[in-house]
Amino acid sequence: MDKQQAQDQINALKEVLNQYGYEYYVLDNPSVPDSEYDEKLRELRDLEAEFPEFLSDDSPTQRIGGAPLDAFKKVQHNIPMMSLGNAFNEEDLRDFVRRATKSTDQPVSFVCELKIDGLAVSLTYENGKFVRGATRGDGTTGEDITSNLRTIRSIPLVIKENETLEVRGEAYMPHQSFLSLNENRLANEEEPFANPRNAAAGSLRQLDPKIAAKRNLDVFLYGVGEWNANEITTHSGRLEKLKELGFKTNSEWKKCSSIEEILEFIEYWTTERPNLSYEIDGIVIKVDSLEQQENLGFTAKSPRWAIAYKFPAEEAMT
Ligand SMILES: NC(=O)c1cnc(N)c2cc(Br)sc12
Repeated sequence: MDKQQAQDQINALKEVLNQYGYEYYVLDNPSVPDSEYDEKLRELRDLEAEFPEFLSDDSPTQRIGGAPLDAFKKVQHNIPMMSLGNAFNEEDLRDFVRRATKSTDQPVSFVCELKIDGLAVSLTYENGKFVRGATRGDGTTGEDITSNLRTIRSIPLVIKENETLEVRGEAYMPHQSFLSLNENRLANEEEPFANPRNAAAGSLRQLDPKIAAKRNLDVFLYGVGEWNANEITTHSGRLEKLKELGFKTNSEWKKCSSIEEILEFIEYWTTERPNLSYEIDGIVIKVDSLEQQENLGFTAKSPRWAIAYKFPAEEAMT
């Protein structure tokens, strides 16, 4: 095989393996058996070894980086990653809806989403390629955990358009991964993690990406930071665009146009919550119109256009 043929074959394998990975890890709907994925990955590894000049970091063979880091670099969030104000009961929710509604003479619609109990992360893409991932930190300064986030298979190394944008979401550990991790830790006489959130945070704080890679972490993306001009005018439109770009979003969101619909959504998920394969600790309610969000603005530490309804703390198991 000459160089041109090798380069073409490597590019074709990268494209088809990134598509297979998208179907398996983002859509949870693989179109080929694992054996076909593994065989093509082996073929790509061999070709990249024979022609290292064509090896690039957006290759599916490059998910688990090299040597462990000495420390995490600091990252500045140009747009702060805010925390949410909390609502604990129906009255708090009615107050939130009242405040949002009286801020405009236009009708206000809301988006309700599941509040994932994980670790907030920011992912930056330049011309469609994943270039940096960071923790929220204190909202302004986070830690560069790119090498660990690259090991999360549902985070695309290349998205479907060559957009330059920052997306935000929650990295989390699914229940099943949490149970097996703690089983292994107990078997090795190590301290088990108290809950999936601590396990996810502990995994992403590992300096060696080989350890993070073994923790079966996942991610849901639900927001954006810096995104050059685009025509989207609602939060629900953003969720749909993120999905189109190839990001893993949580499909359980719902547009609500009244407090009654919000309360109904909360009631439904209060019952359904135990059937989810991941931990949620509440419901996030946001004003859908981006223009209305802008008019509402922020308090010192959280947006006025969003609130987190927190589920009552579960009774300690006696
Ligand atoms: N869908 C969402 O907006 C969402 C889901 N899960 C979370 N833990 C958080 C946290 C913030 Br801040 S927003 C958000």
